[in-house]
Amino acid sequence: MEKLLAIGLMSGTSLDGVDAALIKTDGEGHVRPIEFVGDDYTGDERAAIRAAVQRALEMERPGDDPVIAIAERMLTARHADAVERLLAQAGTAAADVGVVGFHGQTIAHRPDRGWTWQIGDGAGLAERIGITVVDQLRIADVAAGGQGAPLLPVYHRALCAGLPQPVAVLNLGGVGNLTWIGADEALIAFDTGPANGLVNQWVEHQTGAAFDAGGALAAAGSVHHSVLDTMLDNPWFDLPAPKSLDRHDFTDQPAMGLSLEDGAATLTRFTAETVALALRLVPERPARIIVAGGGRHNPVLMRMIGEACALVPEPIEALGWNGDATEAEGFAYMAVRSLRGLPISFPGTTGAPGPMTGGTIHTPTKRTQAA
Ligand SMILES: Nc1ncnc2c1ncn2[C@@H]1O[C@H](COP(=O)(O)OP(=O)(O)OP(=O)(O)O)[C@@H](O)[C@H]1O
Ligand SMILES: CC(=O)N[C@H]1[C@@H]2OC[C@@H](O2)[C@@H](O)[C@@H]1O[C@H](C)C(=O)O
Repeated sequence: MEKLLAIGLMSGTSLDGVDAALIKTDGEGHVRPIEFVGDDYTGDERAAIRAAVQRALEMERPGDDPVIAIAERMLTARHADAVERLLAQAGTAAADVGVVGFHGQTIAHRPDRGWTWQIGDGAGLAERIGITVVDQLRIADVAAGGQGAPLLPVYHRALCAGLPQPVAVLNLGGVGNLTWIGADEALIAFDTGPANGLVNQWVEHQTGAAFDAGGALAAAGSVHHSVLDTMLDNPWFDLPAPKSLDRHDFTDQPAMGLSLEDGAATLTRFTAETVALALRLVPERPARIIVAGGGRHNPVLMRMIGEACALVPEPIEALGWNGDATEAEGFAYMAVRSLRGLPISFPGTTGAPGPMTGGTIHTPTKRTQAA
């Protein structure tokens, strides 16, 4: 299959910013990362997204809302800026890029109600950057009865090609998800629970900082086992895959009353234990657990995962990939698969009734001319 230059754009559940990655891929076994940029949101931009999330969580189903429209305009512009910065940094012309995979911002995820909601104006983005955009990658899957998430397992499998199986890839974002790759490339994937989301919320509420940098607060605190046990005593963890979460399905409420440090330690340990619980749901214990996403920068979380799982988690850099870029690169890969009609979700990853492609293609009216 021909290889394309593709850009992937991700704005994740932790609302930290826009990640943009340029890769060359055939959407199958070939992946070559070229460039990556991460642009942080300002406090005002994050507040605008939070306001949109708040509205969306109160709505029965996706619909028009002025607060959400404001956030969507801002997000689309920030994604266009990120594409321009990425192309300038790579020294690549827009005309040479085959497609952009635009995840958008999840503001609410309700597969139980038959919908998931990612905002971002794909058609507007295509016009502004002059490149074909693929967005709404989760919608077809949910409409067919799938969870609509996680979508990146097929990309994780490409990154782990050649490794002894079974092997697992763990994404530690605002929400966590695990991909298990068994013999004959079998895929099982599901969300594990909140990853950094609750600790972020805890720390931000008490200190104003966006997260527990380096796990310093957690390292200075003690785990309160009664709080931890209460949080883990949740039937959701026993549910088999497929399953997925909205960022707000869990709260830090049980930790209220603990000191800042003890709360951070307890919530961090909670995240680690959810990974151990997830490993009970896969058919065979993986030989390695490869970690992508921002949580791998937190040494306390990584240590606690090692203790809870009795398996040392390895940052995805151990395989030669950049774990900060994995999601953005993954959506570039997804866009190429979408253009080619290849499946992006599977019965074992989202509960789709069969392997399914997905995504909406927006072709700009004025395609930038190739150089
Ligand atoms: N140096 C660090 N120390 C501790 N935690 C960190 C560090 N760097 C990043 N993180 C954590 O990683 C988070 C960002 O991770 P990431 O960008 O993978 O999330 P996301 O893509 O927004 O989420 P999702 O995968 O759920 O969509 C931060 O909010 C923070 O909690
Ligand atoms: C609905 C939604 O945006 N889900 C995200 C979120 O962030 C992590 C986890 O929850 C995962 O299910 C998914 O993202 C990754 C990139 C995925 O689809 O593979």
